[in-house]
Amino acid sequence: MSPNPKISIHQLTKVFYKKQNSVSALENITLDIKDGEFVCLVGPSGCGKTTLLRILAGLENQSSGEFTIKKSDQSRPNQSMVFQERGILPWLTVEENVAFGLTMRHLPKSLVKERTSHFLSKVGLTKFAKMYPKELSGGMIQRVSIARAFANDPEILLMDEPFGALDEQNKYILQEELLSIWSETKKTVLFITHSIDEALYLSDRVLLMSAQPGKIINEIIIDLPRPRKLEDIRTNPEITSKFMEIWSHLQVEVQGSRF
Ligand SMILES: Nc1ncnc2c1ncn2[C@@H]1O[C@H](COP(=O)(O)OP(=O)(O)OP(=O)(O)O)[C@@H](O)[C@H]1O
Repeated sequence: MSPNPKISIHQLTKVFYKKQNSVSALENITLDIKDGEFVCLVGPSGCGKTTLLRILAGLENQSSGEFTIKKSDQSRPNQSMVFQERGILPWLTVEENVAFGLTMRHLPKSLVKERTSHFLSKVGLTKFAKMYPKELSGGMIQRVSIARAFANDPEILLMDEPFGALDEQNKYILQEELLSIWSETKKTVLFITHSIDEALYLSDRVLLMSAQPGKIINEIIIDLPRPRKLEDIRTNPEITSKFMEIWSHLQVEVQGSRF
């Protein structure tokens, strides 16, 4: 346990009830995440990853247990969430989407403009500021979501497979851009992925979850220096052995969840 965590989760449990049935989605999740840490959650399908993020985002109530997100500034939103899709508003332009959270908080126009154009430029979308989402590719839409999340300046960022629907090349470019913005802003990030390579490339720590009901059963520290290169993930023997460790864990859990 870290002495002064940004996110602290204590014995969090979630049971969904439907008529006579109940689904135990999360069981006794206890976890600390340090300020500025990048943590990836990896686990078999249905193990409760999205449920955990939705609880932290206040979109779902836990059945028992508690969590805290340490506030550094009362005016900041607690969190911004980035999803695989359906993240942005189709009737707003790119820049209006990025500015959305700031505008809703009635921040001074000059600040909104400055922050919006800073993050648009960070994700390479300055030229597309006046376009609407329907005129953009999938990769560009995810860039808008990322720019908006960081522009909002939340206490923490929750990312639910944000690159899951992208092709490999776009995925690599966006991962690189995400790391570059993260290293500048030092946000605390909790990131769900099914890709072991992605978890190894992005995170300081990978949390491995069990099949349903989701528990955290192991953690793997990724102490590769930053800035990282994707090639490092493929060539560093220590990282290769971490890949195998995560892979064998996933195989066991996925097999277990099929019966
Ligand atoms: N609103 C809900 N009502 C009932 N059951 C739900 C609800 N949301 C999630 N569940 C169940 O809780 C379990 C965990 O779901 P969750 O979406 O959190 O898993 P996940 O690990 O994110 O899965 P995936 O990797 O496939 O996205 C699943 O069995 C799911 O069916």
